[in-house]
Amino acid sequence: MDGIEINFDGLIGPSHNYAGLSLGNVASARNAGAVSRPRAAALQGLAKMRRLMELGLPQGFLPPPRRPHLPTLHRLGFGGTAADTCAAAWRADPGLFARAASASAMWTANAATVSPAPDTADGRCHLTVANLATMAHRSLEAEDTLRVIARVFGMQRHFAVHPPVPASYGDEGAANHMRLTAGHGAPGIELFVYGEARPGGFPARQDRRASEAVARLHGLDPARTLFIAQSRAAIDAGAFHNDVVAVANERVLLVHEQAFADQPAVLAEIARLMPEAVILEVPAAEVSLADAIGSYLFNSQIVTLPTGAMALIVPAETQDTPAVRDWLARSIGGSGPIDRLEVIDVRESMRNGGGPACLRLRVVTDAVGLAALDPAFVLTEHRWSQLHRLVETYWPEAIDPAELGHADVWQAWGAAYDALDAWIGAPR
Ligand SMILES: NCCC[C@H](NC(=O)CCC(=O)O)C(=O)O
Repeated sequence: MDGIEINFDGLIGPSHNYAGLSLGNVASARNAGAVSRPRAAALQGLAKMRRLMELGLPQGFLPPPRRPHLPTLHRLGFGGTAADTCAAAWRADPGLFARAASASAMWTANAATVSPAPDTADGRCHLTVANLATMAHRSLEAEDTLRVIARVFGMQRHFAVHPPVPASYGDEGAANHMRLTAGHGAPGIELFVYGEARPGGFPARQDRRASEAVARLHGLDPARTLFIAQSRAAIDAGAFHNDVVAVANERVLLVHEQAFADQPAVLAEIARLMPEAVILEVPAAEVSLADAIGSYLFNSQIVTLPTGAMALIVPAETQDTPAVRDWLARSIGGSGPIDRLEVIDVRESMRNGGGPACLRLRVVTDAVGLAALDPAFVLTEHRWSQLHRLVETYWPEAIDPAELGHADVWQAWGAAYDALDAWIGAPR
């Protein structure tokens, strides 16, 4: 199969704010209460999408679901009109309202886990929507995500879409999943990374049983599937997802030395299953876990360019951290497997703990599968410009989380969703 990767970035929603909702996510906690800039945030995300398009890569987007999530507020006993519901929820419990208002669906690496066709028993690309059950604000995403994923990947000859696994087993999607392969279109090995929390430590969000269920649902070959425990040191340092300490593309694995519980055994097993794998292990002596997590070095995108060269798309924060900047200067280009560096600015998302890799869901398909995607969610230059204009027109400039529940704040979001829906066409 002629494998082609397309990234679906989450369009950052108009309700983007800093409510400090994610325990174990140090950036989210540090910026709690700060004033956010939704318009700038969404434009930063669009600029990243544009950069990948300029590099010659296909690019899609997933729209922000409507917030606040009224069905949740209704289930919690707030009723009446939308205005009554929001006013009552905000009055009763601002923290609860903030959970219903979060724009966290922007981080589409947590939308689903994807197994490309060459790895699955029935030869289709399988997607399982993540339940995101561990964090209250993120658990609200699954319903809308399932709907939009089912629409984008509706062609069942090429794609199989699975609903989330039961919420008793936390699943955070592709952020805890990696694939190594000789080339996108060749069979690969799939690596599922799960967490086991330390009593009193930060929560582990990916349950091993959820990962095992996803592998079963996708029809993966057990001999080519690894289940890997995340190291507790990484979780406790703030690596709430594996994609904060490791990233893979084709035959390349970039990983921090302290990512996994039994790292030597994992790396040996990878080398056994895939001798051509190139493992770039970053020693803690060169980049500490704290620097890795502070800069989001590993929350980068590694992409294969049309020329076959690889680029590493890193957040600007990597350039502010001397140990990380120096490691990049030494390691990218030259004789290494990654040929060039692209530094991008997604600072608004970063302040909530979401880097370049968090903002995208990667899907490997082929030319026929690509043509089968719903074109409403695939970007061309023209559609990108239209989306850009829409964001400039409708997204609010700033949000103070202390004013989240004020009617004029969330009513402005409604106008933005309406404009976006009208542009996408048909209800989603
Ligand atoms: N993959 C990156 C996910 C970041 C996300 N942050 C948040 O939800 C922060 C939201 C807030 O605090 O308002 C999370 O922790 O799941």
